[in-house]
Amino acid sequence: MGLEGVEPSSFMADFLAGCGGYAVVDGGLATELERHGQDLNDPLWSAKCLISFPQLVRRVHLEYLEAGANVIISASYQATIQGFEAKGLSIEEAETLIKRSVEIACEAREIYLQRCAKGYWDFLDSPKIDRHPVLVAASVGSYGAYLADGSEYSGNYGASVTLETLKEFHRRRLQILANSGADLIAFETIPNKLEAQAYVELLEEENIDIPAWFSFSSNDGTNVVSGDPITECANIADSCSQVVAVGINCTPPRLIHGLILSIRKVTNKPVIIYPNSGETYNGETKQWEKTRWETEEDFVSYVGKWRDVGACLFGGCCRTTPNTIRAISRVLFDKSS
Ligand code: MET
Ligand SMILES: [Zn+2]
Repeated sequence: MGLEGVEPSSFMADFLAGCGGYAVVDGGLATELERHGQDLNDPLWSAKCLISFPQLVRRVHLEYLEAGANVIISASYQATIQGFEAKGLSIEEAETLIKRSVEIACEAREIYLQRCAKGYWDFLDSPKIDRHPVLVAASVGSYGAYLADGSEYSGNYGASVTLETLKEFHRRRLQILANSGADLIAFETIPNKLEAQAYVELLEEENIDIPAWFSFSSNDGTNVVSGDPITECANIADSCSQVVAVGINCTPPRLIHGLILSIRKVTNKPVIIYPNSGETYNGETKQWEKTRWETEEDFVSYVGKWRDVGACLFGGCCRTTPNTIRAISRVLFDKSS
């Protein structure tokens, strides 16, 4: 099947060509901040570091760039005006922090590209010197991620939450992120159709002039977490001309193959996938638990198969690390593989 039938926008076509045909997305941001000692057990999650330790956020972006990422995703996933206000910050301070999340990623890119220009990475074993394009994607997490009550992974917001509720919740942050210097918006871990529809309407109503990707999460391989079929969700994304890639994130690797096939039935837009490590999150203990059936080696061994059924952008989500990204980059670009 390969890339037959895939019709990228000119933005995405230019970017993918510059990267060598496929692009590498970064890995888990929160995971890596935790590995560096941060306690993110907080309603703001990774966005907490925007207040307490912004230099570390920049360092983690840089680690992913060094590992081979062509796309880095800002720390704004759970950075919301409402969430910052609940911490006692003013609206102005909240808006500054949201913008800052993108600026930090842009700074990391600047440092990385300067080092590349100086041949700083010559000693690294990865043949990426000739594929430098780097995009900064501004992350938008779901309403459920802000609620931090588990609905991020159930997609069940209850009957009182309407399309209008979601649009009003997301509107101002989206405006800020669209004017922050980001190259595109990453709508991530979308749990249901309603939220995808809200994003489409906001992109149009607010005249957002940068592209976006829509990435859903699933725990059964056929539907997104709410139970809405992935085909219906991908259809909504397909209907929006600003959407330059559609895909799946924060989903176990073993489910990805079938999901790519389903998405490709309803859209010719490039498919992006950045699964989690396959461990499962226990909401009660707030811990990730290892599963018997998936290891990092399994993840990496899937990458070629995902490419063969037409995925174009590959990265990792929660519990993946720069090592995962390095391994993905090798699978995609090692001439020997
Ligand atoms: N980009 C976000 C992160 O890695 C996605 C989180 S999915 C729950 O922190
Ligand atoms: Zn994730």
